[in-house]
Amino acid sequence: MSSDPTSGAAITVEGLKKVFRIYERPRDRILQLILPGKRKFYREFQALDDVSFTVQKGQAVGIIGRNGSGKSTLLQMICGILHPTAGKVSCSGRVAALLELGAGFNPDFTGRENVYMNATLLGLTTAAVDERMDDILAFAEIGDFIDHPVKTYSSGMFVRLAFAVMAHVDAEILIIDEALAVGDAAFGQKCMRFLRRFRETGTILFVSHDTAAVIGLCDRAVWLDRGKMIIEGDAKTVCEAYYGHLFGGTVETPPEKTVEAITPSPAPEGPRPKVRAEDWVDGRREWINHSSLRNDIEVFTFDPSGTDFGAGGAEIEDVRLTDDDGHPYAWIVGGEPTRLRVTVRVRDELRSPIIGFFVKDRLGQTLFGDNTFMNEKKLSKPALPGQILEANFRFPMPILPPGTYSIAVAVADGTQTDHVQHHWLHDAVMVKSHVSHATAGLVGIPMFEVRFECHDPVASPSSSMDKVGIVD
Ligand SMILES: Nc1ncnc2c1ncn2[C@@H]1O[C@H](COP(=O)(O)OP(=O)(O)OP(=O)(O)O)[C@@H](O)[C@H]1O
Repeated sequence: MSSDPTSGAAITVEGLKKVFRIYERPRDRILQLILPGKRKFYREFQALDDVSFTVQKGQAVGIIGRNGSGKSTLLQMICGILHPTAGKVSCSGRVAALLELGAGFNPDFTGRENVYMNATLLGLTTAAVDERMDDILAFAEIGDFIDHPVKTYSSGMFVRLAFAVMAHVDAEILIIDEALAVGDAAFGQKCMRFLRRFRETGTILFVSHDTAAVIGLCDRAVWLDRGKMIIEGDAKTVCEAYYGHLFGGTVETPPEKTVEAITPSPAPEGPRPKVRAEDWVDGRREWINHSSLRNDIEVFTFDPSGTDFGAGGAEIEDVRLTDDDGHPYAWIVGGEPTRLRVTVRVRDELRSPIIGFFVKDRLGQTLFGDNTFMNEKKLSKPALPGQILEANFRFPMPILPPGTYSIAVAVADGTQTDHVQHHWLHDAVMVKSHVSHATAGLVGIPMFEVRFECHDPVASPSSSMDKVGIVD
């Protein structure tokens, strides 16, 4: 009976150790060669110390740790680029790796020649590369540069081409070192979409400093610190422990909360207080916006040429972020009321059109989004060919941690749960947050009020309360 190819270990790392020899002066290296055994002309540095873990087939595992913790050394040994001082590594399956910019590329060859060289090294025949070349070029999106020597490439172009090759060689195991961070946001999202699809069947080992990226992509994670494995386990638990450690706290793994263990709080009695959207402002807005922490968000114009799909019964013609008077924003300050206007041209009759949007971070994680389904359910108006649909969403822009974000927009026909997508446009509008007081978390939300008080335990609360700082 043959064994199931999707079960068993894809990567096994056992007792892995790497000791580098560090020579203070170049001549010490020569002295060591000519006078072996006399004395040591080097000092030893242990970059990896007794690391063991297994990646099962079909798993995505993240490797996290501070700079110099041994992540790259580990990946290089898994890929056979470095030899371990002790221990064993074994991989079962075809491996493609993105470890270092430009690695495996000949700088004097053109991009196209490098595609042939790399893809054939990874096991494709020349005929198979010929067949896939158009897809590789479409993925890389580097245009005519494909026929220029790669020594003229920017680092972003290198990543695009290297990733495109890796995505088309039928690898079973992908090993990726941070390289995604070098590309721009739209390409980073394309890579993440590819990785999410790939992980449905393949195995991924992904090194990153970015715990959000690891939690978003990986099932499990390994935390390395000064060459030692601190813990290995469920990605969220390991990343939270690592994060806690980075900020100096002691780390305890909380018991898992089950839904049954959560007691719902009773619904408040009486009518709810009315809050106008205009009141939803951060109580500290004035001084934050007059400080260097103002959340300045640059807005780029609509780009209809991004990756898209759909049945074609409607086409997204325009997407813009505007103020309340409809003037397009070039910059938004986080927390400000914002309108997102989506214009769609109807090509075939749509019985119940819905227009929606998603705001995503550079890793393609959806931060928030909404759609017109609730309105359309009430109106339930069909749209006829040639008509123009316009959806307007008005919301306070959240406070975005620095980084690049994209807005994906879609038009569909049907209900929220059962519909045909007619046009889905990734990266329709890009925005870039330059500065923010929200640096942790996916988004910051306006704090209507922040109170910080000091109570004296002996005196009565009203007389002893020392208001250290209040924002109303
Ligand atoms: N060839 C080498 N010779 C000597 N020391 C090395 C060598 N390669 C790496 N090191 C050292 O080994 C340690 C681990 O390096 P490694 O690059 O694996 O860390 P890392 O976790 O990938 O770091 P980063 O996140 O900064 O990329 C570092 O202290 C590094 O200086």
